[in-house]
Formats: sequence, C-alpha cells, structure tokens
Amino acid sequence: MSKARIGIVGASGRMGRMLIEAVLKDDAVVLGGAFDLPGSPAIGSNAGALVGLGSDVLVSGDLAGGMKDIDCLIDFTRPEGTLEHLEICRKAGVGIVIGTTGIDTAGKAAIAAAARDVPVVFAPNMAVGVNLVFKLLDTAARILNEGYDIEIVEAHHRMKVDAPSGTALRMGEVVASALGRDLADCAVYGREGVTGERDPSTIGFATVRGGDIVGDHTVMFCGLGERVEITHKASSRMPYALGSLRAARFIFGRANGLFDMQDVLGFR
Ligand SMILES: NC(=O)C1=CN([C@@H]2O[C@H](COP(=O)(O)OP(=O)(O)OC[C@H]3O[C@@H](n4cnc5c(N)ncnc54)[C@H](OP(=O)(O)O)[C@@H]3O)[C@@H](O)[C@H]2O)C=CC1
Ligand SMILES: O=C(O)C1=N[C@H](C(=O)O)C[C@H](O)C1
Repeated sequence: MSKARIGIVGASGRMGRMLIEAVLKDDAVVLGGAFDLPGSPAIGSNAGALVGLGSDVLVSGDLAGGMKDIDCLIDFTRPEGTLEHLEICRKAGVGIVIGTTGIDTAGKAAIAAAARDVPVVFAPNMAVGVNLVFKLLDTAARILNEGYDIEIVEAHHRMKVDAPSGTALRMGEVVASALGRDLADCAVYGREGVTGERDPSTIGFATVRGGDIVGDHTVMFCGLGERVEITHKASSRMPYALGSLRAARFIFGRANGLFDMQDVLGFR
C-alpha cells in the first residue's frame, strides 16, 4: 500500500511545527505539503527547517494548488481558516483531520455536510490519554449520578484564544450525556459576586490561562465527605500530533464520513 501524503496547514504554528516533526519522523507517511497564510513570514522556507529536520517541502501560501500533492490535510488553525480549508478539501476530494477548537454550531454543521463528500476526523483532543479520560468520565458520571457536584477546571498557556477549551467542553458533554442532561441547559461558565448556593443540576467550568501550560484538565465529582478527581496533564504537544497521524491514516482510503478520535482509537 502506498504511503499517505500528509499536508499540514498552519505549518508555523505551535501544532503545525509539532505535526511537521511527527510526519518527518514517521516512515509510514510522507510530508506532501506545508501551508500557511499568504503573507506569513514562513512562506518559502523549508518545512523541515522549521523543526530542525531535513525536508524537500517548502511552506506555501497556495493550499488549493497543493491539493494534488496530498491525500489528507491536518488542520490546527482558527475556526474561520478551518472552514475555508474544509471547502478546499471538499472540492479536491481530499480528507481532513481537524483539531481546531472554538468552532461554532454553524461551523460544526458545515463540517458534517462536507463529511458527506470527503472523510473527516474532527476532535477537540487527539491525545490517546484524553480520549481514555472521556471513557472514564462516562463511567464515573453514571456511578456518581446523585449527590455529587461536577466541576471542570482547565489550564492552558497564555496564547490560547478560546475558552473553555474544546476538551473541557467535550468533557462536559460526556458527563451531561451520561446523566441524561443537555450541557447547553446546565453549564455554568465561571462565577462572580453573590451567586447564591450551587444548583446541583449544573456543571461548572473554570478556566486558567498562564505561561506555557500545555494543557491540564480536571473533572471533579464533589460529594459530602469525599471527592473524586479525574485529571489529564499534557507536558508536550507530541501526543496531539501522534493522534492526528493516527487519524490521518484512519481516513486514508476512505471515501467519506464524519469521525472523531473515539472512532480512530476503536473506543466506541
Ligand atoms: N485537537 C487537539 O488535539 C488540539 C487542538 N488544538 C487547537 O488547534 C488550534 C491551533 O492551536 P496552536 O497551534 O496552539 O495555535 P497557533 O496560533 O500556534 O497556530 C495557528 C496557526 O494557524 C494559522 N492561522 C491563524 N489564523 C488562520 C486563518 N484564518 N487561516 C489560516 N491559518 C490561520 C497561524 O498563522 P499566523 O501565525 O500567521 O497567524 C498559525 O500558523 C487551536 O484551536 C487549538 O485549540 C491545539 C492542540 C491540540
Ligand atoms: O490550544 C491548545 O493548546 C489546546 N487546545 C485544545 C482544546 O481547546 O481543548 C486541546 C489541548 O488542550 C491544547
């Protein structure tokens, strides 16, 4: 079987560089293209050089023109960029792995529609450990389904632009669904002032931003006399990149469909 040719968009970003490194170190795939916004200082530079490795791929601002060289695009950028890249992939018949967070309801509908034409993996966290935590949370919420207040705390680096993190929101969705609730109806995003006593039906979120924290998530199930905390801490972005490569290989050769990392990892 031929090797999947991977394109990376947002090549000079934190995840873009990590993905280039992961692809160049993986013998099972090849780097077919690296793309950034036209006007980015990275345009024209050697993609491998961005991460101290050798490569014959130059960073390009022409994603549509580069489609012929790739089988799958990996996108960790911003919602507006991702939706443009999605359309370019759809027109070219190329699959896409989307890690971008902060995508709104209309954007999610556009992703689902595009997945009727091309294969898409869309997940707020590609790390295997976090996807295991989603399963643990489902179990914990079903068992601790009465008398436990649920609070989700996440911490990320000072450069992060969306809050709560996509992962924290998915954790909330998993817990709410296990309890038969709709997160939209029960989420409380931060508290201030005279809030009154806690409503037991709510799921609370708290966000920390600072320094170079890669990504910490804790879900607390707080009862009277005991507390269960389920925590994941990332100390490197490499697990996100390696998960993305698994996702790219998962959709390689598929015609279409919308998947997430639970599908890729066989956790369903
Ligand atoms: N699903 C997962 O496992 C993970 C998801 N993420 C998510 O990935 C996204 C990117 O994170 P990170 O790498 O830290 O961010 P960075 O800001 O470091 O990188 C973003 C990249 O996208 C480019 N970009 C910005 N806006 C656009 C646009 N409108 N169109 C095209 N390209 C654009 C940037 O270019 P320029 O610098 O020129 O602006 C940059 O190259 C975030 O949404 C984050 O939450 C992050 C880690 C893991
Ligand atoms: O922006 C980040 O860095 C991360 N974003 C993702 C999110 O919003 O959940 C995943 C990870 O936590 C890192």
